[in-house]
Amino acid sequence: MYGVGISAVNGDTNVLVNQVHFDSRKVGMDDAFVAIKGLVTDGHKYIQNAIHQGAVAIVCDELPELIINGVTYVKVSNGNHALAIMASNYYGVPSKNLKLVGVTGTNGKTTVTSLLYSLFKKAGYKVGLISTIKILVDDTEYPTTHTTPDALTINTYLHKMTEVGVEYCFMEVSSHGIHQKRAEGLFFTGAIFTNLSHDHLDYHKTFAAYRDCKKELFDGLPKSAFALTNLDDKNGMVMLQNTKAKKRTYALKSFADYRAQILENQINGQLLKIDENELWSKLIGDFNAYNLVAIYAAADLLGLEKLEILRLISELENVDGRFQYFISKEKITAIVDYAHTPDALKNVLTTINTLRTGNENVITVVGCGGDRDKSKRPVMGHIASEMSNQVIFTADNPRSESPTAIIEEMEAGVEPQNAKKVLSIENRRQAIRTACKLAVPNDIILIAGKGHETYQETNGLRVDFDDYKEVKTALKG
Ligand SMILES: CC(=O)N[C@H]1[C@@H](OP(=O)(O)OP(=O)(O)OC[C@H]2O[C@@H](n3ccc(=O)[nH]c3=O)[C@H](O)[C@@H]2O)O[C@H](CO)[C@@H](O)[C@@H]1O[C@H](C)C(=O)N[C@@H](C)C(=O)N[C@H](CCC(=O)O)C(=O)O
Ligand SMILES: Nc1ncnc2c1ncn2[C@@H]1O[C@H](COP(=O)(O)OP(=O)(O)OP(=O)(O)O)[C@@H](O)[C@H]1O
Ligand SMILES: N[C@H](CCC[C@H](N)C(=O)O)C(=O)O
Ligand SMILES: [Mg+2]
Repeated sequence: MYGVGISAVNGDTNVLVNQVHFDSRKVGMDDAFVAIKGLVTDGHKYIQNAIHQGAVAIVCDELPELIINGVTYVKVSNGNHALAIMASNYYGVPSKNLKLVGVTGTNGKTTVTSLLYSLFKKAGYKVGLISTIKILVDDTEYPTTHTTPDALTINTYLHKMTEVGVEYCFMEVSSHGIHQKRAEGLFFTGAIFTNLSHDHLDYHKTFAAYRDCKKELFDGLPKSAFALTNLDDKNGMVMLQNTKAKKRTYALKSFADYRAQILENQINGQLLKIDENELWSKLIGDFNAYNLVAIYAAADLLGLEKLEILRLISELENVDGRFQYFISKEKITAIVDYAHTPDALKNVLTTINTLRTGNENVITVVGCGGDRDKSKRPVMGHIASEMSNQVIFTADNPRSESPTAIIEEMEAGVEPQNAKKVLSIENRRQAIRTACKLAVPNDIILIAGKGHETYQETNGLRVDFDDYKEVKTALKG
């Protein structure tokens, strides 16, 4: 219980516990149960259930009225904080035994962490990855449900990594993760900020609260760590305001410690100048130039040799579902991209529009997720219709909401002059097929929002669905 912040104890303080849990349904004999106040329910309601299943220690914000003899009750100021510290202690503080780098920001976390994983693998190291797409313990892959998993899951995998000799781990740190203290108590060697734009205001309520939440990752860094930020982002320097860590910056436009310049942009890659050296990357778009210079800077700060980093960057491939494209026999280009925020959608469409050489059409298929920030919907509707020649609004994981209602909220953002460009087809498969039927040679189809996802979630039910496979099949047909 070292470092959890105990305010009262009732019972034997020397109790030995088997495992730590925060879900009463998983508790077994001699386990500890941490009660957490959630958004839907309150873990304190399940203390009796946990004891019934064998819990011998209860960690809670408020001691229950009913105290059972032989059970140790520990009162703490915050259950989420206690869970994070206990999870780390339980596994022997694994984050101290590898170099852990956290990446935060609205967009680019999966791209930056996955590319850093690949780069360090290519450099010959054993590497770990905790990302939206998957968890990797060197070469072994595990599925994941969250961008930043709960503290127990994080520490379980960090422990597995240290057991097989992983030296570097790259981890996405989401704002939900920070707010719910999932990454607290971890020893970071460095942290990277990508950018900040509109997302998750349903959860954080204000943009300032969302920004300050991301900043906490940097506030908590030790002096020995590096804090790497995007100087071109309006909030880049805000992240570094109160950090003790070594401050470093990267940019395309501003005068930063690490600078990149785009010399040429094509569908199959871009020519960049980083630190006075030219390099060709298969990843395109300004946003990827930012991701690549961030990776270059992080690899340098972690001690790799500069020319070696540049050589390895030029070998990196697109991350699954991020600007994943193919060109059909009829010369129609289909791009699948995980753009699910207004900024990402704008960036991807800007990049696509810079690739146009003549009067080819850009046809966009896009939806917005259910049970997520509703205020993104009209904005994304506006961007898609303004920046494409034809748009099809469709469903993207409606979850518990009505897909028709979500689409109507997207339509509300369409300016009258763009209304004729818009079609709404709820069924995503039909929407993709329609886009493929509308396309003529040289046209570009963008399918945005789901990227690597292999399902469509409606009312708690996940049905297999893969944008890339769908568009490949439709264009073959
Ligand atoms: C909104 C949100 O983040 N919710 C997370 C939160 O759930 P919650 O607060 O609703 O929990 P709750 O259901 O009220 O339960 C409270 C406590 O009671 C316990 N309980 C509950 C029932 C029971 O019988 N016994 C019991 O002990 C629960 O285990 C929990 O500890 O805590 C849970 C446990 O850690 C998370 O799984 C859950 O993520 C949900 C599923 C989710 O969808 N989260 C998304 C929004 C999310 O976190 N996304 C970010 C990425 C965002 C991005 O950057 O794009 C991510 O990092 O993945
Ligand atoms: N540096 C960047 N700046 C702006 N947009 C980006 C950047 N990198 C990627 N994108 C866009 O955002 C989309 C999502 O990228 P990525 O999956 O890397 O972000 P993320 O931060 O991991 O998202 P999530 O919050 O869902 O985990 C990409 O498909 C692309 O359209
Ligand atoms: N990490 C993001 C992913 C959104 C992806 C989109 N396809 C959706 O399901 O809304 C979130 O949970 O808000
Ligand atoms: Mg991600």
